[in-house]
Amino acid sequence: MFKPSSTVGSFVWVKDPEEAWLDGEVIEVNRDDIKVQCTSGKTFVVKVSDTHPKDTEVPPSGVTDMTTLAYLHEPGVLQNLKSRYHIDEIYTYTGDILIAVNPFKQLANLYNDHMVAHYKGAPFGSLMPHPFAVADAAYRQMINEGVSQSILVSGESGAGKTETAKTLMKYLAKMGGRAVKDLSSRRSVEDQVLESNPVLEAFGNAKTVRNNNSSRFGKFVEIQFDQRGRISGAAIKTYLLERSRVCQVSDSERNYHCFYMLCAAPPEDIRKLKLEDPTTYRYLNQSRCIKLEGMDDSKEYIKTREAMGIVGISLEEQEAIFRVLAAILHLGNIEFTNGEETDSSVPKDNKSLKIAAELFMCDEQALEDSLCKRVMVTPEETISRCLDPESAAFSRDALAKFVYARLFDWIVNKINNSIGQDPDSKHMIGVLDIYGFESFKTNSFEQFCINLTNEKLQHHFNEHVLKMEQDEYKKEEIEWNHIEFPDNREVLELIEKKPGGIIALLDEACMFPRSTHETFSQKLYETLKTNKHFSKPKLARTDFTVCHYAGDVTYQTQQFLEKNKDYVVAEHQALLGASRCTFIAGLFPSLVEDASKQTKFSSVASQFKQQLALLMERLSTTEPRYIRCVKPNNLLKPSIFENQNVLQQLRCGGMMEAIEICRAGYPTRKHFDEFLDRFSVLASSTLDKWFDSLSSVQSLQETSGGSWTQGIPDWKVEGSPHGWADG
Ligand SMILES: Nc1ncnc2c1ncn2[C@@H]1O[C@H](COP(=O)(O)OP(=O)(O)OP(=O)(O)O)[C@@H](O)[C@H]1O
Repeated sequence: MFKPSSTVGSFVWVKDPEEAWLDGEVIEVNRDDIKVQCTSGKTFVVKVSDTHPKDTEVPPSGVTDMTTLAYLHEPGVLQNLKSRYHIDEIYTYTGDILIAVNPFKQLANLYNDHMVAHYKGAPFGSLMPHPFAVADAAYRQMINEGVSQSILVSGESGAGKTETAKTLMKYLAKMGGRAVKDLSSRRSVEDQVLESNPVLEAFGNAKTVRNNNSSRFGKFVEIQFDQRGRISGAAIKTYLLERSRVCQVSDSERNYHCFYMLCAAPPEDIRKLKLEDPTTYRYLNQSRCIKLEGMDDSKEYIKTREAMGIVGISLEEQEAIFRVLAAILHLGNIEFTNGEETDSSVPKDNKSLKIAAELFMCDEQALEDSLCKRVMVTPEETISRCLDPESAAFSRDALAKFVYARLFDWIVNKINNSIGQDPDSKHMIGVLDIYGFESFKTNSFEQFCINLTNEKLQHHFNEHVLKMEQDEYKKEEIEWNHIEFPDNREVLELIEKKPGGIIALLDEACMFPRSTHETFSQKLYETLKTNKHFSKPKLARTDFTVCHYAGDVTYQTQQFLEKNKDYVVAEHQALLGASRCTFIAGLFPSLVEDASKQTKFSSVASQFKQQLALLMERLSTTEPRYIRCVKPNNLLKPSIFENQNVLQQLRCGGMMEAIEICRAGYPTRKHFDEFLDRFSVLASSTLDKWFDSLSSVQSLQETSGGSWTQGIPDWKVEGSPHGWADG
């Protein structure tokens, strides 16, 4: 077929190692090789097959829906997003999918009440792309067709998921809120839904190198509606809180915001909780970052307390929560030294121990014992075993993480209980704000779980996009052949299969007392050596690589076993379960398991897998909508758009797959008028007598015998004049 990219004077995109793609003009053709003079000044000699044609008709400000681009390919998509980003048009559609590029600056009037009113009831696609439009479409479809909805917001850390999710919730709260608030009653459900955000952010967000306000957990908020479309309840489900951050903070990052807020609390609270400067606490001072630019911790403390009140956390409960946080900080300052017996330990000084015990409202000696000793129950006797200082420190950190995780779960439960579920609600809109695909220099258990989530969501996404395409063809009565689409089922099997998948092998290893990460890795290599999505990196002894849909990720297994064991140390449980503070004791209801068991193994990965299965099941009962957030640069600054970086995210977000699916079908969609504008020249003499555009197009197709496809790369007529497919 004739390709314009192989003629002198045509415009093309060529690959560039720095900029990803550069545009230019073909200045020489030599069989398959062409010489391209790029706009940037560079000259390339490349194979025709390595280029993409450039659509010279795209306006400089880009198009609002990328499926209207004449060429739906990587450089076209990238260029379109970039030109829009530079004029502060941060939202773009690809069909029903909204792509949101983080502006890293406040854009005036983009989310105000006027905009809410503007988008209310407007047909999807009739206004500029916006999360309000997505929320509105979901709300309308729920009301009109009685179908529950979900909006899945994804993207890498700092891409803007949480901000987008909040924008969606704000819109839904406006749509489903009551016109006049009943001021005499407790706070409205919609207020509580919105105010749950700052509370969860205080306890579940932290500054990381990628984002100053990074959510360290995944979240699915189900907003329930009554028959009249009013919000009648909500349920928040959280996923995989990063517990290790409580005790371990990398340099330039911070612990959870709530700890710094607490240290900036009013003096009477500080005195009561015996707090000092945040730099005195080991859990905070391991990183040199204490202050966060643009965040006033003392103001945030007050705001968080207010928000806690709105979501139904009583003053006494708030006091208890902050007391637990203070206790964790003091606990972290307990250091250990060798005790009198060999391999035993004692606290170096008793000050922190004493305050921690006081705040936990438990016995000081019992706290010390729970950190420095372990009780072994055998059929014959009960033996108390001492821990060396290193193990005692490990035990201290385990206690801190355990308490924090329970506290976080308590807060989520409390919010759920006080907002309340509506048992009569027939429909809901779920907003999913969950961590995107991660691939770092070193990847541990957390990345493994996060990437499993993304594989699952990707599977869901592919199936949905495919279905959407096919529905569109049905609606338009277009003949179509089976579309081959990317399928990641095999990778999911590699991870989840029972027995023999990575999680099953990990659980097996965790149950053998003598397993190490080395034996676990060996087992993986032996069992999975023939799996084409699994490999052992050449020089590594214990790493493994999974070929994910978004690229290969090599995982370091060193801490996999430890992190997968979700055991509760019986001594910690007993200690806090006996606290004189009913709030604390309530966080640790007594274990029902066999008391003779020291610890009960439960696998984090398997629990997470189950949670994900439930989430997917829930999503499958809804009509999904997707928002892909993109982080344009790693400096977290406005006006910088890094091509390679953005492309990588589009790949990870499955956008390239979505585009591939579109390309496999009929990627180029033109209205009859647009089509005639472009091609009527091919048969102008025969067209005059036709009046309507459909007939004109049909005539054009018949008289030209498809010759109009020349001049358009890879296009062909597929039965009906409505669609054209990429060959
Ligand atoms: N629409 C927006 N307008 C202005 N600033 C934004 C917008 N979206 C995101 N930002 C900025 O980017 C920061 C990071 O966004 P956000 O916290 O939503 O990212 P995230 O994808 O949820 O990250 P993580 O996965 O780490 O939680 C925000 O704190 C805010 O400064």
